[in-house]
Amino acid sequence: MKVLVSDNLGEDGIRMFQEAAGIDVDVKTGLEPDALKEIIASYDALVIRSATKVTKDLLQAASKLKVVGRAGIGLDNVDIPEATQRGIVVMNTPTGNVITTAEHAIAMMLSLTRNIPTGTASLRQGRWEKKKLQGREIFNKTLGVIGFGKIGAIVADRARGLRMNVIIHDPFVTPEQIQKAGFESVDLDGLYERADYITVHVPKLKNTIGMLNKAAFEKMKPGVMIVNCARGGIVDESDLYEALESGRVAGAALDVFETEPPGKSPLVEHERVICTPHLGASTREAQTNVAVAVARQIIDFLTEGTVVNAVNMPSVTGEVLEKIGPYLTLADRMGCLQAQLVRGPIKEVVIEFCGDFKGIDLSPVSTAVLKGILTPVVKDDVNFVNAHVMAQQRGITVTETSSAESDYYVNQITVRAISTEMESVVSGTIFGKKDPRIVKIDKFRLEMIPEGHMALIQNIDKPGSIGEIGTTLGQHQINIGRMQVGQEEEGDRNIVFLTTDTPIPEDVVEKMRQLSLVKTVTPLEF
Ligand SMILES: NC(=O)c1ccc[n+]([C@@H]2O[C@H](COP(=O)([O-])OP(=O)(O)OC[C@H]3O[C@@H](n4cnc5c(N)ncnc54)[C@H](O)[C@@H]3O)[C@@H](O)[C@H]2O)c1
Ligand SMILES: O=C(O)[C@H](O)COP(=O)(O)O
Repeated sequence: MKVLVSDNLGEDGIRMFQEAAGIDVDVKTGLEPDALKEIIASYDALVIRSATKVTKDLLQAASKLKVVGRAGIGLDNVDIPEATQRGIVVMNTPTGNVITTAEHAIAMMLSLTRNIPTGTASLRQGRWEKKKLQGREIFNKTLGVIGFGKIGAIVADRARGLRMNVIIHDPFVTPEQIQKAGFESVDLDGLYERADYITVHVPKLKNTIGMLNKAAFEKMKPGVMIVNCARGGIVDESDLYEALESGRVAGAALDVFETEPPGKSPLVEHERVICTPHLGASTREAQTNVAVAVARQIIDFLTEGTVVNAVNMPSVTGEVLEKIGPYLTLADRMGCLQAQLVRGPIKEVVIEFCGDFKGIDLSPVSTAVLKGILTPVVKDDVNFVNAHVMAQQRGITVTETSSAESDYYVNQITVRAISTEMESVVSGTIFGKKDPRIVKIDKFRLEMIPEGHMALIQNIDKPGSIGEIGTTLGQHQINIGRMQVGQEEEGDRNIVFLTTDTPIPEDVVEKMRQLSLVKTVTPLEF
């Protein structure tokens, strides 16, 4: 078995590969995409961090590749659907660097508030600027933490130790859980209004890109300081620059950038900005943790077939996987749909298996539902191994039922998701041998293919209603690839599912919401 390490990996991990029986390891870092493509066909495993781009093009050339292992968390650089399509397992190491990253956020906040990098640069230039570089204490100041996951929770805890008042915003963690951890749960506007320092610890998702933008800065306390050690783009860089210039934001500490490396940018050059080159996870300890974890996972996979921390496969044999594969995809998509339909934190999930599931192990299918529900919230952190634990940590109770009867199809899976605000019911089945279909949403029957960029529209069932939707999209050059109409079992409403070639921009969604026969529009991504 041949392993290629294409990004910098801690020595302990490399040594584990070298010492593993039956495994040959090559370390070739910094390769250009074409050079990597030329050699990839001879490798069974690829070990990466964030530099190597595992694109469709690369995967097409990787004829022997069985596994991609990420020493760290983020998988933005891996085409996961393409890897899944090719049966390549994608693994990460979700916990090895969280303490280190949280410590970096605290270090950045302290360095910023006490002008440490500016002081160093000024001294090096022979200046002694005590007055200009006067800082601010953090004692008794309010820290707003956005995202109370693994890293956000550690940051909150460390800041409490520094005697800060910590307030938390995370709409997917119940206020009770935040209170149980000893913190105050607040809404986003409340956090903006009160925080002297704001640190973001959310994944980069459709709805977190540009989360800290012009509108958000305007709601913040004048003189607030911003820390981003999560992902570039969560803080809008040009809006941040303007907010620094206007004085609304007093300083910013950035470890991550919209484009990495960011090159010469006015933001990086700004005198009240301090920066590090994505060093959040770069400590000896964290790099040892993730290198050892990824090496162990890959060696076990190559030698014993054990799958740990895979984001795209459960831990089952190839034979079982062949049978349950279509149901895993269906369950994952149903969970993902529920996560996008339900308002408020989900507290309860009920999974009902109805009809004939002979020969199918249903427990990975339930796991796939939970993974689907959590993916839009925590992205690469959830996998087939930790989905149940993560759901439990978030206070989500999971119940499974099964019955031999199914009302419409040979077999059908129904997922009920109950939040603090609503209940949503989605049913699905497999058409033919492997095609997932959503066949019911609440009271609407339909046959919808859950893939790509979609929009769910509720409208009044009258002539012209579908026409006005098509016209609005056409006016904005958005092509409808597929359209499905579902009818309410009783009542005068339709639901329409559109699959579009490109995502529908927010302003077009808003225009559709204003149409006379349209009730609601929910953009969906699969
Ligand atoms: N700088 C680095 O080197 C580095 C290292 C590791 C992780 N990271 C990044 O740090 C971030 C956090 O990582 P983690 O391991 O704590 O992730 P996590 O999945 O454990 O936690 C993320 C939290 O964000 C919450 N969330 C999702 N959407 C939200 C929203 N709209 N508003 C508020 N909260 C929301 C989720 O509920 C979850 O609790 C990720 O972006 C990760 O990629 C950066
Ligand atoms: O996602 C991660 O684990 C961090 O962002 C670290 O990325 P790196 O391994 O490229 O430093």
